[in-house]
Amino acid sequence: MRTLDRDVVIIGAGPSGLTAAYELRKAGKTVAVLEARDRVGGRTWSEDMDGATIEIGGQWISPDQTGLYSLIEELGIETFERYKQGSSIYMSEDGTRTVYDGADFPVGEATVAEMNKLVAEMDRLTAQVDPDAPWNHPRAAELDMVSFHHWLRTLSDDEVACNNVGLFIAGGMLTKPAHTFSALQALLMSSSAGSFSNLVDEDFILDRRIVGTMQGVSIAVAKRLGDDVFLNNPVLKLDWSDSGVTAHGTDITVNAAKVIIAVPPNLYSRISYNPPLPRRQHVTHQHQSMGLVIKVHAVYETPFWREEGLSGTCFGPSAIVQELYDNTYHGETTGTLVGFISDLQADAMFELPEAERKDVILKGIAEYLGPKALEAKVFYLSDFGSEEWTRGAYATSYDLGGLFRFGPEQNKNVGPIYFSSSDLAGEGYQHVDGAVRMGRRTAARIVAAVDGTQDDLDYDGVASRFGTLSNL
Ligand SMILES: Cc1cc2nc3c(=O)[nH]c(=O)nc-3n(C[C@H](O)[C@H](O)[C@H](O)COP(=O)(O)OP(=O)(O)OC[C@H]3O[C@@H](n4cnc5c(N)ncnc54)[C@H](O)[C@@H]3O)c2cc1C
Repeated sequence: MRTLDRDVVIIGAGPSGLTAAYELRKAGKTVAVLEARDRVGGRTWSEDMDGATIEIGGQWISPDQTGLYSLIEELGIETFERYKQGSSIYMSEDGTRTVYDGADFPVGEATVAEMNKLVAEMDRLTAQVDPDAPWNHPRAAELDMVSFHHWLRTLSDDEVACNNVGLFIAGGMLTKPAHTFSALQALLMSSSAGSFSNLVDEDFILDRRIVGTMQGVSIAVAKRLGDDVFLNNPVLKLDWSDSGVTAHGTDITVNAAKVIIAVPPNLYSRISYNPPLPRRQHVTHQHQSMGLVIKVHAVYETPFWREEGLSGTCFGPSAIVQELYDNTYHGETTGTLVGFISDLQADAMFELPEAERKDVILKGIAEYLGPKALEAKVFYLSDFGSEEWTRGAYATSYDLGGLFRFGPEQNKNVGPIYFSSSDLAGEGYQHVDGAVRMGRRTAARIVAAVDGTQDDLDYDGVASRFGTLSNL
């Protein structure tokens, strides 16, 4: 067992913890990052599978994600555009397949009008919501009392329109059924992306990818931190007092003035706190839970759908694979599709034996793109729900009423204990951009606390406070 003395110990080497550590080092502080897994990157993770680059976790970046953009610029990392050319496919609830162009689902004029009405109402309210403090909206209590599912139906009696609009937040983002979270939580999700219209526009929200993969961003930051990152060191015990902390890893113990817990909130209770955290934190953390989504990859000899003028983008709000996209990595000649199977559909898939699951999913993809879709040479199913150090996907959200009641607590430090993750972000919530912004903001707060300077409450984490690489 080695014992280290540092200014700050960071628990978790995902994008948030690593960004925080990187900022602290640039600010002249000493750090140690303790990571449970045998790799960095957390919910960003990539593998080469039979010659195809597969991003198992987070991968896309949208134009508003300027915190992440500024970090990759600093690291000299580039992006490439997702393949978007060609027509899309929509699968209606009765299984009718329609090829279409443009932004509107081919669902009939009346339903399109209802969908546009719902989108306009979401946009109107979203513009009033501060993503950093959605609980301050004048109607926050009321909007947090009602499920997103029910709230949509108070605005429209068109069931197809409600299901289609609901999908963008429920299956598409929070990966929970729309009856399990509130309208306020849905508004936080859309305000974190600038508007609901941004969120429903796949060309915006899934705009570009990282050359070298999203996990490569964490790998690049970890490289800069060198010997300060310790893998295979889950922290299960934290001693703390007003004068500092001791974090106990497997073979490293770190004494520090401050700690950043940079793990998703559903895992806070894996750590045994001595003394226990205050009542408010104990209760708050029980109301933040992970969604569940299966990200499925199918790799083919060629991107055959492109020859038919198709983009590979497919939507089916009641289909097994609710969303499908061309996910061919830049420069590869094989064709890769990525599909998403969310919440209740994901439960159903995990009930099936493995071989049957593959069969059912490939048939689901073939319903959109024809029989060639059955001939995948690589089939890979991301299962973050089984990963001990994540336990779900993509991220956490509050249960009904939880955001208004507990949200104001989530970013408060408890003495020397600070929390940082994409789950706690306003802008960039649930995304790598939010993880980066939170990492920078938390580092800045700690530097102010340690140096006895004024904490800038308006700092948004978009640009680094402590210069570039040369400051390391
Ligand atoms: C399937 C999937 C697809 C996604 N798609 C996108 C996307 O396209 N674009 C996007 O921007 N975002 C996407 N996301 C979300 C994005 O990956 C996360 O928001 C981001 O990784 C969160 O970063 P983080 O550092 O806050 O947490 P994490 O990435 O979860 O990192 C936390 C780290 O803490 C470690 N840890 C946990 N407990 C302990 C402990 N007790 N001791 C030590 N270490 C511990 C974990 O191993 C992990 O490395 C996706 C996520 C998933 C799962």
